[in-house]
Amino acid sequence: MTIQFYYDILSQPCRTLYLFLKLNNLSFNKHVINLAKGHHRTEEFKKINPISLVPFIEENGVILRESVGIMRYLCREKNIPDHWYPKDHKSQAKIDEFIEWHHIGLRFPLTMFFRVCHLEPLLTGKEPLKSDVEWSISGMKISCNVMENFWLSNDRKFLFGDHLTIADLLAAMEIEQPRMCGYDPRNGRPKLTAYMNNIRAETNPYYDEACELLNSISAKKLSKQEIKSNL
Ligand SMILES: N[C@@H](CCC(=O)N[C@@H](CS)C(=O)NCC(=O)O)C(=O)O
Repeated sequence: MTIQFYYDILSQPCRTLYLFLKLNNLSFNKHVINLAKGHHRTEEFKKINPISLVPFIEENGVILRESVGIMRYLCREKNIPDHWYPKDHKSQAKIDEFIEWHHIGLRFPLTMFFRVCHLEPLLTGKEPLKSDVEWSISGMKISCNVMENFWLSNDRKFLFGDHLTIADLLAAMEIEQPRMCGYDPRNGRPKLTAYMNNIRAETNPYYDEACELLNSISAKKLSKQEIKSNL
């Protein structure tokens, strides 16, 4: 059965899920929801997803939200290689440990930076407060340093060894996001740089496909108005 996949490729959990579906050769129909244009707030969209968030999937009458829950579900339901989310309880517990940290430890600060410095100025036309900018930059840097100095301190290819897990996709897609507003977490962080290179090499061409729009926004150093029209 084909999965119905609702997503916006500029959203971190959507890119994560896009990569996961592609890497596992799961067939899906694309339903692109442009968040910047408010497609998720339309009555039509709310009928299928009242909480107005992406990503979500529908398959065979099962509707699921939350990227982590969706990937765990697909690992149980489909013929997915074990390394993504191993059945062994201890290996799974280590992945879960990272994922629980990632929600508040990585996603929250990096998303706050993105919102404060990029999204809200675009949507409201107002410059952010200097104190908010400083707060969001400082939170983001602390979080990136925890990746560099703690999670990646053992110099493995990926977070949990030589094989990718769902945790790596979640981490990488969050770490890419601040580039859209001029901050690349790789800079000055050699372990993080090597880690991101490893993930990209292992998952291409899908990695570059997932990041294509993000890359073009980041590279062009577009004006705010131009960025808005690209969203
Ligand atoms: N925890 C959710 C996060 C979902 C989420 O926050 N989606 C954002 C895009 S990254 C969204 O749909 N935002 C729309 C809005 O806030 O109006 C997941 O991992 O799937």
